[in-house]
Amino acid sequence: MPSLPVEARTVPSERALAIWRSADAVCFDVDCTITVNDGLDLLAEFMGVKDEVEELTNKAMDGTMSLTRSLEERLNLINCSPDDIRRFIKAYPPQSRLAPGIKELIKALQKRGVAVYLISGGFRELLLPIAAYLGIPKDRVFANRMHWQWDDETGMPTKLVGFDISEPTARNQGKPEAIARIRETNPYNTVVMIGDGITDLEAVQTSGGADLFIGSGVVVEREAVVAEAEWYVYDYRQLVSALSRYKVAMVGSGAWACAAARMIAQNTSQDDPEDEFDDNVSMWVHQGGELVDVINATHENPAYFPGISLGPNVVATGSLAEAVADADLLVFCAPHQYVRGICKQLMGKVKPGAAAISLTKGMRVTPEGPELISQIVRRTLGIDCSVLMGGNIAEDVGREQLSEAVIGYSNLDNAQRFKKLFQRPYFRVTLLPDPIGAELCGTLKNIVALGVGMVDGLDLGPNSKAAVIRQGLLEMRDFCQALYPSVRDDTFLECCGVGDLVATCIGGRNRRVAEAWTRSAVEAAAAEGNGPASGRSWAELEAELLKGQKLQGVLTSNEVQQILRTRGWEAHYPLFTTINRIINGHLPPHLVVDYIEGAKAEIPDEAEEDPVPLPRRPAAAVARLFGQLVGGIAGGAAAGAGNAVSSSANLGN
Ligand SMILES: NC(=O)C1=CN([C@@H]2O[C@H](COP(=O)(O)OP(=O)(O)OC[C@H]3O[C@@H](n4cnc5c(N)ncnc54)[C@H](O)[C@@H]3O)[C@@H](O)[C@H]2O)C=CC1
Ligand SMILES: O=C(CO)COP(=O)(O)O
Repeated sequence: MPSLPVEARTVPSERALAIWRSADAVCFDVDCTITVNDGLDLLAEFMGVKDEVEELTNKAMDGTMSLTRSLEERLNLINCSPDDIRRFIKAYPPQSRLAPGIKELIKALQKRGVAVYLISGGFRELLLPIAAYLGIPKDRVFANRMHWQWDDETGMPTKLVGFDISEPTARNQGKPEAIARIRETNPYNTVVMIGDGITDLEAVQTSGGADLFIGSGVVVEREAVVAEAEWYVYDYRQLVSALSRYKVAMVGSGAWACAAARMIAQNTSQDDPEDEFDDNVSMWVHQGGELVDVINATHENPAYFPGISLGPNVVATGSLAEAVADADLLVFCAPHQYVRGICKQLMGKVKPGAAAISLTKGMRVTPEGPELISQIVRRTLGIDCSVLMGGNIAEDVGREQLSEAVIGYSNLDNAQRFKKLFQRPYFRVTLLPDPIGAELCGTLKNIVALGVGMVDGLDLGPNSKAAVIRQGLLEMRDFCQALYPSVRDDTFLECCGVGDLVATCIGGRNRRVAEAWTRSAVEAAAAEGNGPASGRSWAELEAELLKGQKLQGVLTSNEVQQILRTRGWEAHYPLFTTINRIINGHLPPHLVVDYIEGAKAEIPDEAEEDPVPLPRRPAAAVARLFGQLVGGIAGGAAAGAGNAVSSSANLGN
């Protein structure tokens, strides 16, 4: 390799970085893990023969004497007893001479599952306490062994008489040989050697040795090593921070996507050597163009999440492929109707081994049956997909008000990593091994929230609201368990169940738009008597009230109703069925609290066969029915409330 200035070598080449990040095993020369020489020099000083031994050490280091001969001569001079070694270890305990940052580096490597070895031309007898202190098992220590003269009477070792020359570390080229032995018994793809001497550098100069040598100047700088090392470091923190970190991509940029990206960005930017995540969070912005520039310049998304900073490390892009390129962790948070299209665009573009999590609430219905959003991600991209669900109104999370969420998972490792990614002091995350239950709860509660919005639009009170919520929870549970018997009862008591249901019924967009829609429908019916009611459409109100944000409940109601209809289950889900008939204009809103009647009502055939798009105003064919039913509330809220109170006798059936 051509000689480069040291400045250049302290910045790793892409090759070196890639090897370091993919290392399965890292071998350290012991000398660069401690500040005072591991072996014989210090022991020699302890035994009073420092200068003579140091001279022999240098001869071995600069290559003017063979390692074996230098070791033999040094041991002869030192001539210690086992007792001397015990006293020596007591005088120089490992913790008193660890190199700065080495413990953190080894811990970070081990945490990633990297096997750490010590390889040394020193002696096991002196090194094992250091290995133990660094958490390295004995069988990962490669070093020389002393030979002792044994006392015939006591059976105890008494005098040092030499060393075991069969150990690879007893001779030149010993380090690559030790690595070759390690590789013989372990299927490592990538092994890195870190050291400060010429004998360490040999690890990459011989076939079967290491794939990368990193020179260490943390304790001592040797010119010959500096000149030859592909990467040279003076601070182990550089190696910790260069360790591969999980890159995160946010697929979506609406209100919840922004609040979630903000939390993630707070976690990824922590200045902590154990931080597993790359600081930057890439965020895909569907609109692209100017909004991307504004987000990157101001760190705010004025269109969907105004007034709250996302953090400088959220990096927006209009290119979906660019957003996910290199991402190890994909967070899906787009309105549910778009996720399949997004996944189709992503096919073949996602990093192998990436893991996903879906924050989206909704489902897709095909002739074959329902498909959850996480299932779409898994099927189209071939990657694991957890879900994060809970009562999480985006703006409240953005204001850092206490919120709870569960991660529903099938792969525990991925779920734990995602928990680290999301967990904040104000955002409490727990793991739940019921991913389907969690995701379906998040999806179905949007229908119930429409019902609660209707109750508000009718100016009914908390009792009626509670009754709708209770019946809604019951139908949520029955529907989940009818489709997926593995869904647990307990899931409905979690924050993804009753928690999300309550939050959305109090403060969600579905509730809000449903209230406005109901008021408009009631007013229209009052004004038009028995003629066709012409309240405002869902699409109109969605656009006006949500300003680009998307309503999920109306689509979900239609999707769920398709399942109920095709399976003949409508009578078992009277609230879901009534809400669906109301939003499609087939029944008047006040029947939301008289859902038993609503589910029994005769609906014209054309309405029953309706497909699932966003509903429009009531068709003329059903307007008569609407007019008759609505007659009771044409007088206004008081009449509506009266009607509801008498109807509430049916609740709970
Ligand atoms: N907002 C909230 O408080 C919460 C929302 N959720 C769920 O998160 C999911 C995403 O919601 P938000 O982030 O709030 O989004 P949003 O409703 O605030 O914004 C709509 C998003 O859809 C994008 N979009 C519009 N047309 C598109 C298209 N053709 N293809 C792809 N994207 C398009 C817009 O750019 C925008 O980012 C939904 O399923 C929602 O139920 C879950 C918890 C809380
Ligand atoms: O899912 C939500 C809160 O957890 C938000 O619901 P909305 O879409 O009704 O606002």
